[in-house]
Amino acid sequence: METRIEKDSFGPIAVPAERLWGAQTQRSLEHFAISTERMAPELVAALAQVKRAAAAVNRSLGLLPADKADAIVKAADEVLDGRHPDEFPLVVWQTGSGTQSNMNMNEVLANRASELVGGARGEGRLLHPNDHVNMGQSSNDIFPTAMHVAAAQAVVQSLLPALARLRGTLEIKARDFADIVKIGRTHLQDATPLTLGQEFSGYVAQLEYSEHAIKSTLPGLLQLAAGGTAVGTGLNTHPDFAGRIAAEIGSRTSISFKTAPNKFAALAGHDALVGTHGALKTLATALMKIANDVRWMASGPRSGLGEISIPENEPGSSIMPGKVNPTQCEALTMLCCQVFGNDVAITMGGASGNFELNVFKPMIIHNFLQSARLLADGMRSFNEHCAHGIEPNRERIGELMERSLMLVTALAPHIGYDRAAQIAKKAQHEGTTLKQAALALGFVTEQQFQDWIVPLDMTRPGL
Ligand SMILES: O=C(O)C[C@H](O)C(=O)O
Repeated sequence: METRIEKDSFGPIAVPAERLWGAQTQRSLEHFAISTERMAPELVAALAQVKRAAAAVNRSLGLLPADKADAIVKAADEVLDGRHPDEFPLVVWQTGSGTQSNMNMNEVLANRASELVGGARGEGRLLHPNDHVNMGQSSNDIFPTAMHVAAAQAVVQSLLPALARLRGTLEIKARDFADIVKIGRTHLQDATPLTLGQEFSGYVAQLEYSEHAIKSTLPGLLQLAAGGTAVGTGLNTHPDFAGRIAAEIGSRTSISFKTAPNKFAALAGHDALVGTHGALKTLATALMKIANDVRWMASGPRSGLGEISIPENEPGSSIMPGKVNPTQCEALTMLCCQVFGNDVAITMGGASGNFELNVFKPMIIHNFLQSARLLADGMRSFNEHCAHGIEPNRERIGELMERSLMLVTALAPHIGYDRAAQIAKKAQHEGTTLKQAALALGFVTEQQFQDWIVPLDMTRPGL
């Protein structure tokens, strides 16, 4: 492999000639050959966006010559356009500040910007990774800035729209199923009736709650650390840099980012990411419940509950011919478990800052973005391939409802709890209907039974 020599404060090191990265990226590759998890593409893109904004702001402040700033902006645009996907090879499990990924971006942009203004890549380059690309910045404020930008974009542009679409589908189902009376279940045992529409309205409300919870955490996510530099004081940066870079990133992303009012907290804690992820975890708990209900209600087709049908998308079994499984529910519940695990990791990372810096940054953002991606894709897949196609099996629902002993609850206000319980137990032990047991015990007349046990009336408040 052809190489060139790049240098940093540790001295020379050979780098593949075809690569734009420099000495510090190369050292990271050699010292952190740990597992397969690479810095997320969303984070790399956010970092390029932040570097682009920094160059533009430093130019506007008269700190960076226009030709150099413009070259950095162009190089960053190339990264944002996906033209250098192989230049960001570093793994998550590196320095906890993300310094090596920050330097990876600085090195790539310096080399590429140099080429764009007619210079070389490598030691003869016309732009310096630290002096020009990293001007007025530290990994300690820039990496968390990129974390917030990537996280906010993932939540606002991908996750919330997917959530709204799934909620919309379930809302339509709730309306369509409004007149279907079915048996309720508590403790996995028969309970009093409700409508299938009421059951689905519960799912809609759970999703609404999560949506509200996620949105309520967004103000924290929109605060950026940039301008704090090494420990939050803003040493080596222009006093206007912080406000201007937040505005610049905001105008480029159409998300109203603001400079964090307290840079010490922005570097040393990641409470906003912990908070938003907590809301993502809440969403995962709701999705898990919904997906579990759907697969239970769809269980069968002959020996299960069979109250609803879900789309049959693919063969379920390699050995059992004709078997079809609730695979979308399985994918969704699995990814919810991953989100729960990510929440524990993010909580531990967020709680572990020391003095002026939190050094769990790459792990926190890796897990956060994975959760956001899993939930957005998972909801889209579940919506398109399962929720949309849910159909009620009215006959089966009616049959299970008629057989239910808990319809007896409607008699309790008329004949008392103890007599109603006697009817239910007699019917269960003797294998008869409720009506037969009630008449045999002489607690009600046939007419009273008919008047008082009306399943539809039992789906709303009333005596
Ligand atoms: O990389 C930096 O800018 C700072 C580094 O994370 C440090 O605090 O040692």
